[in-house]
Amino acid sequence: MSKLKIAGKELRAIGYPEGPVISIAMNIIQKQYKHTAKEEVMELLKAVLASPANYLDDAVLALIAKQLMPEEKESEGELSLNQNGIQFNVFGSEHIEQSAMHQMYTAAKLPVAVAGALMPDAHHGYGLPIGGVLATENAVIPYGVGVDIGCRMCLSIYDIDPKELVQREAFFAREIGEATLFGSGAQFKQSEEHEVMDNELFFELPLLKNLHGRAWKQLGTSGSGNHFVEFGVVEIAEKDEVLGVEPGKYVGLLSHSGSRALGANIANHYTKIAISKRRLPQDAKNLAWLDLNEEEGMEYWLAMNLAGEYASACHHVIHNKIAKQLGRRPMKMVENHHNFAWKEKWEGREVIVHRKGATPAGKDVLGIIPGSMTATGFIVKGKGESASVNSASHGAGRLMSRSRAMQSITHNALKDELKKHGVKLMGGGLDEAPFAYKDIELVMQSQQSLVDVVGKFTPKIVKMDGPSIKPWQKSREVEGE
Ligand SMILES: Nc1nc2c(ncn2[C@@H]2O[C@H](COP(=O)(O)O)[C@@H](O)[C@H]2O)c(=O)[nH]1
Ligand SMILES: [Mn+2]
Ligand SMILES: [Mn+2]
Repeated sequence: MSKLKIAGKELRAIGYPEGPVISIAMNIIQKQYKHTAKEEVMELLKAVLASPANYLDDAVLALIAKQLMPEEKESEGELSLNQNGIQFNVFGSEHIEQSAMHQMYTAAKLPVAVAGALMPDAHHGYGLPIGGVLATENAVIPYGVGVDIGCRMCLSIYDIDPKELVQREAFFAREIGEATLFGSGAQFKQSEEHEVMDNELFFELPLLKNLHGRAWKQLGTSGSGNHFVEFGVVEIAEKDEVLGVEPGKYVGLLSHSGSRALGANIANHYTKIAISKRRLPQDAKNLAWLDLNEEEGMEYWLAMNLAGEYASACHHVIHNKIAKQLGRRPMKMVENHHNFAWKEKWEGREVIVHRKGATPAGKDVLGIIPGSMTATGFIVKGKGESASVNSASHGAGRLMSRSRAMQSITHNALKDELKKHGVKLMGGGLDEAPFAYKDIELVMQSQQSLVDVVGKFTPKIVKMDGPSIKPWQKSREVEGE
């Protein structure tokens, strides 16, 4: 039991702190509160609340906050949130951190909110949590889509015996190595060809005009964080009519990436506009929306859709290069965005469904839910469950922050895990180790009512960027990867 004294009162934090962020926060508060500006302490507490390594009990944090923070007064012209908010369904609440839950409660109070759901892989994000689904009426929230607009999964299934992945490992590893380029600012010297670069919108919107050159050079690159390109084993136990692949074992090529600098610039540009237009209370600031009847809302909608097409083109450039090298076409491709907004019908209403780190799971819609670099992931078919607003998780979700992973996972443990699963890893760091993710099997159990499993994918040769943070660097959370 640890004790925390604030403003002369003793608060008890039972069973923790364990996480480094909390320990540091508690130390600073305990030792320095008397000499520290209240604002600084508040910033610190907010960081603690926002951290995925947040182990402090909510009640304690609320008490601390109450001691330090005067009741927030509504500033002039500020829009107020609904007091109660819409109800939303939480799938697998036992896997979900409190701060993500808080973010969803805030989103549910937006005046434009119609329906919502929290997926079992949810964790803290900017504005809407990652794994958050929010349906709105005629409004789009740029940070409800996420910074990496159109982040998606793309799987090519080849009629190749997966034994070849072992027998010709060096060949397959070389193919991935030559067809991909990782790194946050990565760009090709020689731009790839794709019709998306001729889209007229690039030349009509000043923002996009300025982004066209860089976007072209980044076409077909993968970026950083947990974006990956990997070969693995696809296993189909029973033929599914929608997937249409005969039972058997095949070679699969799975990629995960988004819209690179193009999407990030669009997201940040329109978020700033949304924030300036809707003056929301501080905790809801990043949920500022654009009205789809307003010029900026329409512009964002078009730009977001272009970023989605661009993200898809990035995957296709990679998959086409590899198909060429393999000298054959895939039997089947399955792909889906998991950071995007769609115009859909929900319970008879026309709504805008934001899925930020969530897989579309309308009736018979195919999608990919990966596990980790060693865990088997899933090809799924949506059940069209209205309680989840036709959505499912987009992965296992992070179990710990990158900084905590760097501090608590060892290189030897990662090496042993890769060996145990027969996985060859090119790049990657401890912050991306399988132990940093939740157990995908448990996550899948929490969403049996949302999707049917129609196939499995087990990674064997994995390529990703180098470590996102070095052990001696400060933490860097990568939003909406
Ligand atoms: N097959 C692999 N899956 C992985 C790997 N690293 C992470 N993951 C899973 O992907 C999702 C993607 O989450 P996002 O929020 O960044 O889009 C994540 O939750 C993991 O389950 C990997 O190397 N290979
Ligand atoms: Mn991404
Ligand atoms: Mn992603």
